[in-house]
Amino acid sequence: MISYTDALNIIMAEASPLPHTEIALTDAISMVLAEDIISSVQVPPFANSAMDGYALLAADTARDSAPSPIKLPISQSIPAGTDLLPKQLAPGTAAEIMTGAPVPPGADSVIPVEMTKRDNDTLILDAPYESERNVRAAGEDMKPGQIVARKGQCISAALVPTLCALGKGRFPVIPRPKAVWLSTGRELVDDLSAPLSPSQIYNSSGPYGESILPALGADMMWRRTVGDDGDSFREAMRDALRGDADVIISTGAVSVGKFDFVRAELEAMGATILLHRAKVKPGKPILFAKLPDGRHFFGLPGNPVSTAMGLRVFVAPFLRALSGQQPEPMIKATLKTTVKTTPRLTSFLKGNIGISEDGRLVATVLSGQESFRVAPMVDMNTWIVYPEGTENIEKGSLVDCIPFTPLEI
Ligand SMILES: Nc1nc2c(c(=O)[nH]1)N[C@H]1C(S)=C(S)[C@@H](COP(=O)(O)OP(=O)(O)OC[C@H]3O[C@@H](n4cnc5c(N)ncnc54)[C@H](O)[C@@H]3O)O[C@H]1N2
Ligand code: MOO
Repeated sequence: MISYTDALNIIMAEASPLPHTEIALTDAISMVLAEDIISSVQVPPFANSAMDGYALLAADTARDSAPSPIKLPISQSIPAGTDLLPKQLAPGTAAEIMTGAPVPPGADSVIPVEMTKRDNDTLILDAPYESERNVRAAGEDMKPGQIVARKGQCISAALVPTLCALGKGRFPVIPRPKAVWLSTGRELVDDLSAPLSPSQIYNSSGPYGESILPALGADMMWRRTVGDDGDSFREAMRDALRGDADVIISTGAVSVGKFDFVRAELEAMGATILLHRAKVKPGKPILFAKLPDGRHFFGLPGNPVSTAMGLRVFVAPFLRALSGQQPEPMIKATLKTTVKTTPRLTSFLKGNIGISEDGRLVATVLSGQESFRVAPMVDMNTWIVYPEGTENIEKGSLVDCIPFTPLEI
């Protein structure tokens, strides 16, 4: 059996970014930039006032050149959004100006209205005022030629003000990968209000996949529960392949049981099995295949925690690469208690990261690690990674953590 790292490498070697498309900003949230965004303009586009007040030339208020109190005739009033270019400020005068309005040529400072007095059309100052105050220079925020956002960056609300300020309404983006999800298992019941017959259980992994997949960077097109027979699996596969899903994910039927048909069905349809089983716990029977048309298939093991682990540890990095993003870095946290595990394989433990009194990340391994036990997932916000070869990890050591969903940092 191959190691976790080798298994991940096999998967990542198959992942290349999906073709990009041009899309409107409002539709581009959560998609990934396919190119650097370079400013072609300056922002702000013109020098403008940061305050409601009066634009003036500070030198006109200097003590040696001005009587006390200082009186400046108000020569113009400049609102934000004015159609007219402000007139040159005549020496010895001031211009009434609003926040965001263009600063007139000849002025070098804006004094806030609350620091002034006014007598009809005369501005009265008790003291000289400094130059270069409250003027936002043209291009102070962004300059032409400046890279403002990078290829591979996920478009979040944080980018929106910048992209709007540049007047960029459309972008080349890599669309979010699309997935189809097939739950195998004759014992599964989808209707959560239906009573269970003996040996039935509710399908928990299908709804789990549907709820977490968007946070892992993909959209679920549809999902179906297909029982334990090849016929309904084949029919679901045909439906999936007729659509434009980028990846098909199944759960269950990848181990060695009598009804574990996924591998055989894939082989019968001409798929190449690239990976089946890895030295990981949970999730050991993980399967990854390339379908005849070049699309990819993940067979996640059926135990619900194994499904969750396979999705986060193997599928999520693949989806991330399909959308043109860089691999996520692992997070390190200090382990709170010594925990033993098996050195034969890499363990992914249900864990919780908290913040210590001195602000450090501390990791706790939760009790109830068996792969059928979903209740501990309620307290879980991370997978704690114990690499193959590790006998135990002592309290106080740093451990690798894979947060439950990727952190946008
Ligand atoms: N003889 C062996 N038996 C098993 C081995 C092994 O190496 N030798 N490996 C075990 C491991 S590890 C895992 S993980 C499971 C994976 O098996 P399958 O992928 O074939 O999954 P199933 O048998 O279909 O289901 C396993 C388990 O999970 C429950 N299940 C399945 N789907 C769902 C769902 N959508 N929601 C909730 N629960 C689900 C199912 O009822 C089973 O209890 O194999 C071990 N066996
Ligand atoms: O490896 Mo299985 O995925 O432990 O339950």
